This record gives sequence, structure tokens and C-alpha cells, in this order.
Amino acid sequence: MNVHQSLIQQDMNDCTKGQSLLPLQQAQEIFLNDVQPIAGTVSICLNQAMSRITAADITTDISLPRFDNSAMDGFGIRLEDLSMAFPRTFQLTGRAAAGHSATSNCTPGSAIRILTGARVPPDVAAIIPQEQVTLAGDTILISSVPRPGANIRRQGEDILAGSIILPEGTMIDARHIAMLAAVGLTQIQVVRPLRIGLISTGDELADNGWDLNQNGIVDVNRPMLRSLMVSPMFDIMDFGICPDDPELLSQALKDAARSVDLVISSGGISGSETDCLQRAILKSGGEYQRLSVAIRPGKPIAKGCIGAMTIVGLPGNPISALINFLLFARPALFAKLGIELPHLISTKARCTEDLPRRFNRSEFIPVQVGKTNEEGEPLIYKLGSGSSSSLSPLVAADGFALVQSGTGFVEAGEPLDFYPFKNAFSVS
Ligand SMILES: Nc1nc2c(c(=O)[nH]1)N[C@H]1C(S)=C(S)[C@@H](COP(=O)(O)OP(=O)(O)OC[C@H]3O[C@@H](n4cnc5c(N)ncnc54)[C@H](O)[C@@H]3O)O[C@H]1N2
Ligand code: MOO
Repeated sequence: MNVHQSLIQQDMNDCTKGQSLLPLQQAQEIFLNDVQPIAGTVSICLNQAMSRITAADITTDISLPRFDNSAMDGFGIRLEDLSMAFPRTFQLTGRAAAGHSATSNCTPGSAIRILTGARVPPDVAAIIPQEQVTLAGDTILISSVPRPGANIRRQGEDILAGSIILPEGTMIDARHIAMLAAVGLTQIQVVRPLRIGLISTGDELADNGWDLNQNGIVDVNRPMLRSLMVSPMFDIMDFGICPDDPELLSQALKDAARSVDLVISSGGISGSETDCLQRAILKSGGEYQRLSVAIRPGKPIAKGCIGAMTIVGLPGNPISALINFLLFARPALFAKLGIELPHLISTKARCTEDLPRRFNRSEFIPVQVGKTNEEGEPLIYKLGSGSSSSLSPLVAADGFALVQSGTGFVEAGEPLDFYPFKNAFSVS
């Protein structure tokens, strides 16, 4: 066994317990295993619907389009005129604009002016776009025979009255709002917000620079985690900073259990003598489990419960807390709301430098995206040294690149999965 292999072998053992590290997916399955959805719904109006979750199938009693209407600004003619010889001249006899009925019928040999979105009179069988006709006074010349039904949007071709427009468990985004608005719904029933408590643990923590003693640090995790949960689906209750004291933490958790569905804590899970999440939960009559996961950062993650309240224990280092929030806490929040987290979308990107590997864990590396190579693939540049507490690489990054556990030395030019922080086509 060479030095590289032995380092990896060592990494596969959790030094505190001598246990193997769990592969990420297995750890996620264990973590979500017994998370039960909350009950309760609320009625909200459309302009509060963004990011809410439908509590039942939403149906409509109207069709979309509501009536046959024109897809083009143009001219409508009758069915029997479609079988005449073309080019052919038609007399203009009426006009139909969006929101108005046609001013007259379309008689044989005549055409009516019709604008996009206007109701198509029953005697019109095809609409010829204005670009394809020659206008001369109150006549038009149509050069080629139109197809029956051309440029007519039929009633119900999008949605039929009586059908489900949004199934239960849909997380509403701008597309769904468009649909709800189109069918004229102004009030809908959604899952009630999830009540979430936030606690930071650690003797060293203070809420701002003024309160710091000479050994202290400012609490980064509560503000970061709170901002990761800005959503009408979440009601956040801040339980502040709790010192490394199992009695005080137990009291805080019992308080939280009276008012929230789930608590997210950070710190106090690595197993040292000051770590008190486990003791605090057991003292409160709850259950606790810590998983050691083959990821970096974010190896430890804890789950627990006190009565019906779920507890997610994130590691204290901010980058580890962020990664574990994204990989474990966020899916748990969604499970509590009764829906699955949408799949994380990654793209392939080429790394621009060799990445030596010291750990056999899946590594999430902050990277910046640069130019594309000749094949059009994005090139990514690693930032920082992999510290789980350094914020500057994270701030400068465009996303995380993932090197899967089991991967050896990564050479410059190899493809990696890249998970961007922002998505240009986001609708939520
Ligand atoms: N002997 C071992 N030591 C450590 C291990 C290990 O396996 N064996 N794991 C390391 C890893 S990985 C992590 S991550 C941390 C996890 O530790 P805890 O969750 O118990 O967190 P703490 O010890 O309380 O804090 C770690 C670190 O993070 C700072 N911290 C804590 N809370 C905050 C906050 N709200 N805002 C900003 N920074 C915070 C804290 O001051 C510590 O520096 O354990 C490693 N050690
Ligand atoms: O993996 Mo820890 O979670 O690196 O800091």
C-alpha cells in the first residue's frame, strides 16, 4: 500500500468511532428515512402563491383557450372559399379585434380583418397572416390556398374544462402562477408553512463583533442558514446562540419542540467533550443519530427528534454547514412539506489543473467558471485550499465542482460535474 492509498484507507475510517464513512447517497437515504410530512393547509390568494405547495389537485371548470381565436394578425375566409382557385381576390367586409366580436359575418367570397387573440367567428375556417396578402383598398389578394384551420387556436386545445391544471404537491413557480391566472383562479389551498427553529451552539459564538471576547467568533451559520430559507414555505423562529452546555441546550430544544416542526442546529456534533447536541437531545427524552459521510467538507451530520419535532444537526464549520444544509437539511425540509426535492442539475466542465486527492470522499470544491474550450465546454478553476471555514473562495465561486469518492488523482482537462449557484433559466 503506497502513501496515497494508506491516506485514503485512513480516511475511510471515522477516527472517533472506527466506523466506515457512509457513501453520500446511502447517508441521504438513512437521513430521510423516517421524516414525516406535516399536516395542515391554508387558503391563500394568487399573489401570495409563489413557492407555496398545492395541498390537493387543482382543477378548472373553464377551457383554455376559452374560445377559438386567431394566432395571427391577418384575414379570415370561409371553408367553401378554400376549395376555389388561387390567387384570388376577396372583399373585406368586417373586422374582429381581441376583446371584441366581429363587426359582421364572413360571407362567401369575402374576408374579415382579424387580429391576434380575437374570437374567430363560426363562419371563418382559416386565417391568412397579413404578410401573405396584398392589400388594395378594401380588397385583399391571397396568392396560395390556405390550409383549413390555419392559424386558429381551438377552444380547449391547451386545457379542457374539468381537467387538473396543477397536481397536489406542486411547488408553485411563475409558470404555475401563469396557469392559475389564465383560468381565473384567485384563491387556492396550499400546505401550511413549515415552522423551523434555528440554534447555533458554541461558547465562542456572539451575534456581532461588539459582543466578542478575545477568544470568540461571530456566528456565521444562523444568518447564512436563515437566508437559505427565505421562502413563504418557511416560518423561521430564531432560538439564538446556546453555549456548550447540555442542560441549557436541552431546555432550548424542549422550548422549540413546543412551537416548531423542525430545528436546525449547528456545531457540537463531532464527538469532543464540549459537543453537547447528543446529550441535550437524550436528556430531553429524544432520539439521536450521527452519520459520518464520505464527503468533504461536511463529514458529520446528525439527526434526531424530540416528540414530533425533527432535529437536523449541522457541523459547525460554515462551509460544512452550507454543504450539509444543501445535501441533508433541505431535502428534509421538503420531505416535511410532503414533496421531493427537485434533482440537482449539473453540467460537465473541464478542470484546468491537476487535483491531487488526499481523501477518498466526494469533494465539493468551490470553482470559478472561465472561458469555454474548443469543444464549447466550460473551464473551471479551483478556488481555495479546501478549508471548511474559509469564506472567500466560496464568495468568489460560481458553484461547486464535485469529485466523486472513489476517484483517484484528477488530471487537468478531465471532466467534472459542476453545480452552479445560479441558473439563468430559473423561474422561481
Ligand atoms: N478529532 C476530530 N475533530 C474533528 C473532526 C473529526 O472527525 N475528528 N471533524 C471535523 C469536522 S470535518 C468538522 S465539520 C467539525 C465539526 O464539528 P462540530 O460540528 O462539533 O462543530 P464545532 O466543533 O462546534 O465547531 C467547529 C468549528 O466551527 C466553528 N463554528 C461553530 N459554529 C459556528 C457558527 N455558528 N458560525 C461560525 N463558525 C462556527 C467553531 O468555532 C469551530 O471552529 O469538527 C472537526 N473536528
Ligand atoms: O468536513 Mo468538516 O465537515 O470538513 O469541516
